[in-house]
Amino acid sequence: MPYRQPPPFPVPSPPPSASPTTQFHPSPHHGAPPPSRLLTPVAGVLAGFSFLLCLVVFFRKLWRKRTVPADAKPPYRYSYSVLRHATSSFSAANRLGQGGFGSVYRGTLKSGKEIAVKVMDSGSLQGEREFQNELFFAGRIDSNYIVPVIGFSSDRRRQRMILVYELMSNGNLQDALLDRKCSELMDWKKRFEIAMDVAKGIEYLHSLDPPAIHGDIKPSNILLDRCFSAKIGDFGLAKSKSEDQVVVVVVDDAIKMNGREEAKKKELVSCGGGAVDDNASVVEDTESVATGFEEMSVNVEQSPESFAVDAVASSPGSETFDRVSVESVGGKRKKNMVGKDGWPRQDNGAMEVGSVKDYVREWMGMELRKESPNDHWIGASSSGANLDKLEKKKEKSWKKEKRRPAREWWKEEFCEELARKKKKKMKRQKGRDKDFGGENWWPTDEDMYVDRKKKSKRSSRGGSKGSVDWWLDGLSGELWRARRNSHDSAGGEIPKSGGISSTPSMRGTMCYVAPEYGGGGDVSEKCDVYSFGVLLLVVIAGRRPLQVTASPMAEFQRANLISWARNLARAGKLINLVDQSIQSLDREQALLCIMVALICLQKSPARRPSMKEVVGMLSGDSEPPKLPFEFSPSPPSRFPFKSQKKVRLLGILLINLDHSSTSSRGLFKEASTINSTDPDDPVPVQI
Ligand SMILES: Nc1ncnc2c1ncn2[C@@H]1O[C@H](COP(=O)(O)OP(=O)(O)OP(=O)(O)O)[C@@H](O)[C@H]1O
Repeated sequence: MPYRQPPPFPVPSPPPSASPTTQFHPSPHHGAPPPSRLLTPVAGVLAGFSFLLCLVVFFRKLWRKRTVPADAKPPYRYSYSVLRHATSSFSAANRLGQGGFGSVYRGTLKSGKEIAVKVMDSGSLQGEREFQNELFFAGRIDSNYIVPVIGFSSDRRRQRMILVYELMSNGNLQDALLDRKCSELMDWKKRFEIAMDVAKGIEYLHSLDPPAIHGDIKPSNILLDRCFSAKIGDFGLAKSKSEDQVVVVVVDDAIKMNGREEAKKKELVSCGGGAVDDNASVVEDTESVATGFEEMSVNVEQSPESFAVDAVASSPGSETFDRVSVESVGGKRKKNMVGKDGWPRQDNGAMEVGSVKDYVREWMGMELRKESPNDHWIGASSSGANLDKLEKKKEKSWKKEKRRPAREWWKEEFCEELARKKKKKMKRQKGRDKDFGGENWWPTDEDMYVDRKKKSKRSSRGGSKGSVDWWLDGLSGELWRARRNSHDSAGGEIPKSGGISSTPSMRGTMCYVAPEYGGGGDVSEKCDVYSFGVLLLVVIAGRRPLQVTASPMAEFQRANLISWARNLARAGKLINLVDQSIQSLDREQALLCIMVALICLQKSPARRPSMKEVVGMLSGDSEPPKLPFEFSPSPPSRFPFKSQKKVRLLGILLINLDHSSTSSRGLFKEASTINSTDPDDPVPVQI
């Protein structure tokens, strides 16, 4: 039987894909990928993400650089938190001072730069205006004689408006010279340098195109740096000469925060083509968004008033543009807030308006009460009841006086003058003591008149005004008293002794404001010239323009610095005006300064020199000033016959009173020409 070989055992062929390793050494991680396989994609993703991030940062920087104008300069925008941090949360210990519309704090930025931070009062129209004004002028001004505004912060929703200045470590001139009496300022050379610095600063402002008018030149607005060099600050009331429109402009952060839709609802403003550009600036130090430092350059070439409503002209499509919104461009809503002269009107009752005369009288009374609590030099003899009566009577007559129109005022003054002589005689006969009213004593017109008459024997040119006006020379205009007083007190009270010079007002500060400006006249560079004249006298005399020192009635002759200087000029004793505590005095230079001041203080703006001329005279580059004829020591008598003067005055009064078309202002002018003690007034025609 044949052997049949069994068929071969079928060997399963290995699957083509299976490797021997897999086949015989199965992996312990069976079913999961090995770590090396995981790392690769994660690394890839990370690398991609980093690359993208780098790209974003790179393009962001590149884009920023491209949009930054090469000549970008302050003011920069700061975030609120940066400023809060810099000032230790606006702590009282860091408070440098209080202005009419906000407090100023000392601060230090992360970079170590020292700053002064002014936090404007919220909700005040005038505060808003001042804020905007400061920023506008900061964009135009670049001078060593002006306090640099380096930045700002604003948040409209929270009504926050903050200005950042370079810190002037020696504070303001008023404080340093009159209160702290810094020894550095007792040197004549330093005082003269300060006067020159201020003059040059104003000259610079007037040389701009269009000229800038500061409008509030006074010692508290002159700040002193580390070396006591003077710089002009506070442009809240400044104006560009060409301004003819008034709008209220506020930097509006809300637009950015609330997105495009809301932004479109707002009116946008172009600022000289550049707009207020959030991102278009170079930061002085590289604090980034993360540090809270935002950058901004306000490229403002036009005044806020002349900002045309140029909707969407400032690239509204750009995400990063911040804007300036106009709240009222001739709109009805706020029309009534803007005066004819371009200044906003009373703001929520924050301002009081009244005549300078009333205000000064009020202040004088306070001063006198302070100086003479026991009336030791007044010779009071009245009983308490009498005093009350007298006081009430005075109050009544004052209220009446305020209501009276100007023409009635003059008529009554004239009649009073005639009556006074009679009374004087009667008083002498009775041999009565003057009744000044004890604790509530007040110098009546009559008392002042009698006193003046006595003096007029000594000085034949004492003037003929029959009231307290005789020493109110140089103080004129309407006074706007703010709710708060910058240095002296809160609540619109009368300032501390001598503090009358610091009354914030919407038209400058009393004693410093030019007569035509305070009275609602045209604003011009000559207003600054006048204010500089007062400041110059203050710097030389080392005292306030209106100041009563502890001495009797005769001291009133010197109470008004301006009229005292005029009288000294007539008497040929100008040097008496110079502060006794000045060391190393240059007499010639001091006399030159006083003469320059006097010609700046002429009532007629046209007769005042320009600031360029003032700088020329002070520096000795041009001819020294010639005082007006009226200041010569022995001018001819104005009125040969007193009675004729009165006849003429009466004639003019009657003519004017009958002439219905004559305005009270015109009448005032004409009457004052006849009845004036002011050397700047035109010399009346003699009859
Ligand atoms: N850059 C600054 N450096 C140092 N101190 C400053 C600076 N700016 C202002 N001050 C201080 O703060 C005070 C208040 O300043 P602000 O400009 O608000 O008011 P003002 O000019 O004194 O008063 P007003 O509002 O009546 O004009 C100044 O008097 C000054 O002492």
